[in-house]
Amino acid sequence: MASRTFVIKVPATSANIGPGFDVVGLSLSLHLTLTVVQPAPSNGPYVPPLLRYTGEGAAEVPLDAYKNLTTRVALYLLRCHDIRSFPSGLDIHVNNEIPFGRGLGSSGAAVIAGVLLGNELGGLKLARERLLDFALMVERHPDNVTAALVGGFVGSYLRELDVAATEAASVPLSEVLPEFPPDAGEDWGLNPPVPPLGIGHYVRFGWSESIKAIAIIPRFELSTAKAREVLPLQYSRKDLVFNLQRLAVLTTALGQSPPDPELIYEAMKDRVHQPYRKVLIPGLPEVTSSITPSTHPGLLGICLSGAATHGFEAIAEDARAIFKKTGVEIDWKLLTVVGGSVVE
Ligand SMILES: Nc1ncnc2c1ncn2[C@@H]1O[C@H](COP(=O)(O)OP(=O)(O)O)[C@@H](O)[C@H]1O
Ligand SMILES: N[C@@H](CCOP(=O)(O)O)C(=O)O
Repeated sequence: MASRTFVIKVPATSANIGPGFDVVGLSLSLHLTLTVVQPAPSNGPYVPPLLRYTGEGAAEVPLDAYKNLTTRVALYLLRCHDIRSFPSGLDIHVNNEIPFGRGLGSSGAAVIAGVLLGNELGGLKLARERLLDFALMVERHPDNVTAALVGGFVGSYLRELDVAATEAASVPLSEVLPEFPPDAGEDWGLNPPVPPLGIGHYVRFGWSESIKAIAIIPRFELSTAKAREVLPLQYSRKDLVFNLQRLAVLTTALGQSPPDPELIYEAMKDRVHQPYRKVLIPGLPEVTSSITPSTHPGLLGICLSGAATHGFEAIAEDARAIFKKTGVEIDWKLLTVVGGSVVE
């Protein structure tokens, strides 16, 4: 096999879109891009992968391929297919536009980049559905990884697995992606848990081309793990029905042209995660309640992320002013909905 270069491009995502907690996701126009040079096989000594990184997170991301999330996921895929290590002399340059820990799916993108990398390096030719199974063994809610993989406005569910498959899919993450000690040698992390077939299933909804996303990005990181810790384990029937009613309307309403601001604004309300997360994001309740389609023409809806057809700057700057009163500085970006991951 001759030396080859390939590029993996994975979009950012916004998950939930208000009421669709752990269900819906949207792929957005910021990308994690890997440029990979895989040299022709040679009989020389084994050369470990060289990982270089630019862009968001460059100062904090591990550059050891056995510690970096993307390459660890790739190695997980390879080892599930009896390939023990990365090919010799691999050169991976990562350029990342997705800020870490700001609800734009940086970890989901890193995981999808990892499954696509493993698939390419191993020549595995796995179908997209199977790649999703591997991603779901790592990132266990389907909303952001599915949108990052397939692109667009996507709804997904995790299939109810039989007992054995449930056990196989629930092994601790430390067994799926072991922390490789520096002197682990070749035997560490072999025989990893292979994902059951068909864990996640999805459908793509329509998305009206006139709708853009205003991503309001606080200048502090909030890990998904922390944002999940504050959520209750049980909900009242009233709150559950509140979200189901809105989600059912929202999935179609965002595909209609022209979009109906009154319908969408109400359909983006949520009682499952945002009310509990407001303690972690000061200013959120005021932003979601005081910026409305009547105060800000063009606005369609606002959630932890927001959507509009026009009037973007006024919406974002007013959100900035409200957050500032609570001591939170923000940046904002106008993003479009883009296609899913590509390997070229
Ligand atoms: N491109 C990347 N390469 C390696 N690790 C990454 C990458 N992107 C994200 N991560 C890891 O994921 C963490 C953020 O994940 P998370 O808390 O789920 O936030 P987000 O909402 O951005 O996905 C980062 O702190 C980092 O450890
Ligand atoms: N549904 C999840 C989505 C987390 O997405 P991320 O982009 O923050 O990783 C949740 O709300 O916890």
